[in-house]
Amino acid sequence: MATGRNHRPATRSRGIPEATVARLPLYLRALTALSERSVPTVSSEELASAAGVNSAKLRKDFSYLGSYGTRGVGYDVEYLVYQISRELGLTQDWPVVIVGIGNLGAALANYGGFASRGFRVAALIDADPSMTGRQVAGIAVQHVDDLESIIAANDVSIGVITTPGGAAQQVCDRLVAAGVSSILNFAPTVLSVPEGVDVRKVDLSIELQILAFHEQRKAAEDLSRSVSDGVRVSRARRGDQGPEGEIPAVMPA
Ligand SMILES: NC(=O)c1ccc[n+]([C@@H]2O[C@H](COP(=O)([O-])OP(=O)(O)OC[C@H]3O[C@@H](n4cnc5c(N)ncnc54)[C@H](O)[C@@H]3O)[C@@H](O)[C@H]2O)c1
Repeated sequence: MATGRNHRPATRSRGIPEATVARLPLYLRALTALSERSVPTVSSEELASAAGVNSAKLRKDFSYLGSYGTRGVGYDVEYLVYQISRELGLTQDWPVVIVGIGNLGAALANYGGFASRGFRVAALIDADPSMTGRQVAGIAVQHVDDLESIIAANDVSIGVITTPGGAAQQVCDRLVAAGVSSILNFAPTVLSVPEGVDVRKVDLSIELQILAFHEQRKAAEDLSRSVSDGVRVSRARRGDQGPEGEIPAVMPA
């Protein structure tokens, strides 16, 4: 099986928009669930709803893959799984290194979902000498002093950083100098990298903040609705003729 940094996904060369690339994993997840249930075909509407995407957008996205479906039948599930996997570069093996094997790094190393999606945890690296040689997820942790030779030996092109924030930039610099060209950063640090290196930052607290924003908006809407209902009920009891559905201004609590 092909491995390593010389094998980039096809998406770049064909100029598929980044927004489409970002939705491909959503389609793939929905399609994989259909495939597991042995569903042979799916309509764009069904798939769009399963992936949480608008169906016109889905059809446009699939047109970049050269996949148009069959009128009245829909899309062939297995073929789409193959097409999207190929587009994302998942039909080949991607060796991944995780640097910083504390709570998060160990949890990621133990996550079985990477392997089934084409990502093989090739090495685990930590700066703590007491960690060296310790087995995590069946892999012996290696010392950060050997980072460069570990990257070379495993032909790694994707690095995951789960060190404390203060160490992340230095780890990133070493990974890049050793030939890693894609980084998934969990540390609370904005990394600077040279051109040609891709960084994706994962920050669960930002996701929670976005959910908090939506929760707050829903609570304000509920409050506004219940006040409006209350006004209508009391008007009806008094026999008032106020305009139907009028909603009084509500100040947030
Ligand atoms: N993005 C998120 O949503 C999210 C969620 C949780 C934690 N985090 C971040 O992930 C990181 C790890 O969190 P944790 O709870 O696993 O911390 P942890 O302290 O349990 O683990 C950090 C590990 O990194 C190692 N380390 C330190 N410096 C290093 C270096 N220079 N090279 C290699 N290894 C080094 C330490 O020895 C330790 O084993 C932190 O930066 C934390 O803020 C992010």
